[in-house]
Amino acid sequence: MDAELFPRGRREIAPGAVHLPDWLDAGRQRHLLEACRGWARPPAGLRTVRTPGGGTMTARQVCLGRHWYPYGYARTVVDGDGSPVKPFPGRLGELAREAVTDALGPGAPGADPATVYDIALINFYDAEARMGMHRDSDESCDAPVVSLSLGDTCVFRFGNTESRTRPYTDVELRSGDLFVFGGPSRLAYHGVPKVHAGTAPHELGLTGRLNLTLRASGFPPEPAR
Ligand SMILES: O=C(O)CCC(=O)C(=O)O
Ligand SMILES: [Fe+2]
Repeated sequence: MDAELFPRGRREIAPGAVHLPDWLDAGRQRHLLEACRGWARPPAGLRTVRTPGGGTMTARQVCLGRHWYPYGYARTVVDGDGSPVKPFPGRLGELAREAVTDALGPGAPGADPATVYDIALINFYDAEARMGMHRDSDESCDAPVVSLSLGDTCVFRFGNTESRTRPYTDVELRSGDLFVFGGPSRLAYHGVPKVHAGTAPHELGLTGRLNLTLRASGFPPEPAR
């Protein structure tokens, strides 16, 4: 670990938006990385997302629970290999509620078992990948979004609900960090303007950055299949 003059502590970036550094210990990061590697394999594995304007997103993505594509959700990889999306594991739902409890308190919406976290987006960034300013607005539920980072450090830009532009705050997200945004910040614009290549902890064994975004859809439950 590099020398650090100031300790990184809990920080409220905007009302309802909280950064908790080092939330996942090394063992939990390793387990999550192993699971992500499994989810990234085909079918319904890691893919390049095409945007309606004809461009492509530079971060590659795999989804669990529901398949996100610009701009909606489906049960199958409608813009890829057509396979059913992989199921959302219950333990990710528990992890999301634990995250909301730690970030916003046990009474916060999303911390209670009545909130069903059922979607994960897993983004993989190489050194050149970025994510433009956007809102997570394709859900029918206002439970907080839970974001977990693994591997390389990035600059996470957290803005306002009105526009993609200033005011915003740049936050450094490192491997193991948690970021939760809900309440008045649930629909704030955010993005990843920069990944710092080669900054992942060596012992993790990941080249690049992985982000897990856990969301509650508010959609009717999946029929059994
Ligand atoms: O990679 C990140 O930290 C952000 C990902 C994100 O905003 C998203 O998937 O909607
Ligand atoms: Fe997002």
